[in-house]
Amino acid sequence: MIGTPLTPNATRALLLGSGELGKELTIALQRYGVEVIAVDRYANAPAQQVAHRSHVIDMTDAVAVKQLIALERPHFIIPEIEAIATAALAEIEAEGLCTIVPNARAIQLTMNREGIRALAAEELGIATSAYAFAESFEELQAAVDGGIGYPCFIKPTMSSSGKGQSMVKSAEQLRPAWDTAKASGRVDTGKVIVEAKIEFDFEITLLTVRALNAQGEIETHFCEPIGHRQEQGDYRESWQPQAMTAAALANAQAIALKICAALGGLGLFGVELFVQGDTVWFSEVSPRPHDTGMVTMVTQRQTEFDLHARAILGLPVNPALQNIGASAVILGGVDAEGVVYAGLAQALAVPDSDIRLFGKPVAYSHRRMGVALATGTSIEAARSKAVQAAQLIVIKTA
Ligand SMILES: Nc1ncnc2c1ncn2[C@@H]1O[C@H](COP(=O)(O)OP(=O)(O)OP(=O)(O)O)[C@@H](O)[C@H]1O
Ligand SMILES: NCC(=O)N[C@@H]1O[C@H](COP(=O)([O-])[O-])[C@@H](O)[C@H]1O
Ligand SMILES: [Mg+2]
Repeated sequence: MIGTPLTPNATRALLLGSGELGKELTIALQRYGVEVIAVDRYANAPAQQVAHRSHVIDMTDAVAVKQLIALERPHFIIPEIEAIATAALAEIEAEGLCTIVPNARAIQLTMNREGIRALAAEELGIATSAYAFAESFEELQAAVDGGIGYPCFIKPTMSSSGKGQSMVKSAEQLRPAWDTAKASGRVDTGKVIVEAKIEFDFEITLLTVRALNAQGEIETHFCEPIGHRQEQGDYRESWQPQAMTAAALANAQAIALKICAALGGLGLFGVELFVQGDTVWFSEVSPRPHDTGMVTMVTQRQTEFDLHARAILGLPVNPALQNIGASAVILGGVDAEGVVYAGLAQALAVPDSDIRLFGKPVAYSHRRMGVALATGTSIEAARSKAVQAAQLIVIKTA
């Protein structure tokens, strides 16, 4: 353990996962007097650099997770990454001593693509792509030949940020996609999902907040839709607000309301949706701040991190948009430890821009190491400034 406790009476939150999203959430919680304990699979993760104290454990090891929780006795446990022993969280919740954010069932359902599909498509009847699960290459082949067809997406059931994901256009690409999904997810559950490709006009994240009102009742609030561009299953740019028809927005909000109500609890959810004309399909949902939502650090008075912190703590929320803005990610570009960043002055000279370097101790070519943010009088202007600023940051080996 590194660091010292704040006060014995402070509200304690324990983050399972301490990446860039956890770092901003840590700061937001600390501003409201919460003591934050940041946990991750490696040392000096971004949130650990700002938290009151930190631990390094294998978060997929149920025994290690339970031991740590017994030691720290947090009031809130906030899962931050899609690779956690979720069954341990259900046991801890059942003991009734702390709140899993938003609740253990929501974490279990959303951390595995099988759980959230069963809830959204099968139980709630929400439109999604056609899909199937496979435990062997033969099952995968049969699912594709039996109706999913090409092009399709093959993904590990437990992963995120595009890890282990491939788009397959023809039969000969299927075996390599199976191998990638088995080898490169955050966790190998033994299963993969195959999804038919949806031909969308654009995709959005609809940040949805379940928070208490003055009467103590749960109310659902929506941020303005966030548009984004993905490459290799990971986001590269996002912007807010994404223009869409009134009918599409109403459909998107109806889906988000339904899925978040079914998941339950208090907090912010990132509902990922595909849009074509007025038609909206559900893709997946994060029961926590979303990477594409980092744009809210320049677009909203209350960022997605503030909203999550406030909702969890039972404080008032306001999801209103303040500025048009965009974000553009800064990728590692190199595989190296102890990198240095050049070009900060040039990047910050781009008007209306800002930079967040996450401080990850190791860079990989496709690892997200930072994000450029910018506001503008139009989405085009904000995007162009954010992309320009991101490109001016150069990551070098020390
Ligand atoms: N069925 C699909 N049809 C069309 N595009 C898809 C489909 N599935 C995934 N994609 C594309 O790939 C992107 C990433 O997919 P998905 O969100 O499932 O991956 P992920 O690993 O969970 O990523 P993240 O954690 O960043 O959300 C989507 O945002 C979309 O651009
Ligand atoms: N799409 C989910 C997402 O963006 N999650 C964010 O990325 C971190 C992991 O980064 P790493 O893989 O570089 O360690 C997570 O801890 C979280 O902050
Ligand atoms: Mg996604």
